[in-house]
Amino acid sequence: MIAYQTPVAAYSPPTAAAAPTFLPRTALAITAKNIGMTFQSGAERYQALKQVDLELRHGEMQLLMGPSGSGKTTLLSILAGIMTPTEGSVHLLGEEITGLSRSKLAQFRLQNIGFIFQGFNLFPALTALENVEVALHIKGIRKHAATEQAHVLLEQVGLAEKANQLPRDLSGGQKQRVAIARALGGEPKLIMADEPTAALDSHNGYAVIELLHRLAKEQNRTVLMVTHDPRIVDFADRVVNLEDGTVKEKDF
Ligand SMILES: Nc1ncnc2c1ncn2[C@@H]1O[C@H](COP(=O)(O)OP(=O)(O)OP(=O)(O)O)[C@@H](O)[C@H]1O
Repeated sequence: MIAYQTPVAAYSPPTAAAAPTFLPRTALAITAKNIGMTFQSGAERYQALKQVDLELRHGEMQLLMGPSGSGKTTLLSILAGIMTPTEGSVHLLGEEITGLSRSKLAQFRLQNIGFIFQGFNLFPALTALENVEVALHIKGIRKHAATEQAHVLLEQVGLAEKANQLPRDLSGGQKQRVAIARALGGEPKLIMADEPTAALDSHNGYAVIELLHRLAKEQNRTVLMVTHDPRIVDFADRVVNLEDGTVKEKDF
């Protein structure tokens, strides 16, 4: 049950063409209301985000786009509970995460969010299978169960036959698919990705986008992604464009 009270209809209109949304609260996987983020370093203050509102339904794929420095990664970090905003509230899966203690947040992230990064972040000395297994171990899944699940996850991303390869023997797209398999360990409902296709050529980038889209639509996972990649727009349910820390337009 999402507790925040401000009606969705209070949003400023996104674009002339876009219809206002009146989503039932129970359908929302992510809600961010009036997010502000001011960084302070000594006497210097920098407002990276101002009055950002955003919401995603379960099974939606949403993009955060905008020029460099517009606040995309900061917003993703706040929505993932990695960074605490200086203003506003974030609800994930019906729970308000702003205000949770550090350890509760870490636990929430571990149980509910799969992360995917531009640079894959695989352990170079571990095979594809072992890379996925390690993530499962961290989530409390051990030994034989972890090995079995890692095989299933690699199969899901189309890499069953690469289970025993080291990252150096995989293409960029295959590495990213291992990273996606790893992110899916423990069945998180939310997937958050920071420029997952930036390091990939067009063929591999397309395969990764298609996979993430399939995970949203077939497995009802909610995918939020920072990207500069225009190829992804056609796959997305919504695009939020940030400019100077504010939402410039939303496509529905
Ligand atoms: N820890 C920090 N301290 C001070 N300023 C920061 C900090 N983190 C981010 N910023 C500033 O906030 C603004 C937004 O940064 P952010 O990384 O969110 O942008 P971005 O849209 O993701 O950019 P890019 O597309 O280049 O990755 C930038 O001006 C950045 O310099």
